[in-house]
Amino acid sequence: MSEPATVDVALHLLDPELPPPAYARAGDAGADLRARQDVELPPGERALVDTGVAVAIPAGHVGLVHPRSGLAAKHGITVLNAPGTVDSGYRGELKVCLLNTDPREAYTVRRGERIAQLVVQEVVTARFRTVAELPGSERGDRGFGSSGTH
Ligand SMILES: O=c1ccn([C@H]2C[C@H](O)[C@@H](COP(=O)(O)OP(=O)(O)OP(=O)(O)O)O2)c(=O)[nH]1
Ligand SMILES: [Mg+2]
Repeated sequence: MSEPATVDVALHLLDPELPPPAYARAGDAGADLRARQDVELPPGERALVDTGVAVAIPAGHVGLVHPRSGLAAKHGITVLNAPGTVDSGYRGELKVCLLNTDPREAYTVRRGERIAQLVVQEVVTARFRTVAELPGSERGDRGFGSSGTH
């Protein structure tokens, strides 16, 4: 089996008492991000939660802030802008916009809780080029369920 691709990511710990982002298990795609503070999320409400870390994502890569499936399935907690985009030039604190989708139950995030996961991926930069007509394709302008819904 080939070795997985890796990339070095510089990490600045703004809150050194919190464990740094880490993969929970070998083979995981996302490194868990933790909440820096307690946050109460009433039903249907959102909050921007600090993580206590800043990163320098290398050029040609992006950091994607994904929800955690356990929080989603058990408590209805998701990342509102999922997946959040962390640009390679961003040097500020990583933040997670959590949304409580549960219609009845409030959820309290605790400091140190793993609230989201950061997936680092390669990206290409598009060179946008305006043209008079786009090349043809089988799909054309059909979309939004045009192939049926079952
Ligand atoms: O879940 C997220 C999403 C973004 N960011 C940070 C890193 C990213 O590089 C920056 C800007 O994000 P984005 O481009 O999604 O936001 P915007 O509303 O377009 O803001 P801007 O005008 O600053 O690009 O905010 C986070 O910390 N967490
Ligand atoms: Mg932007």
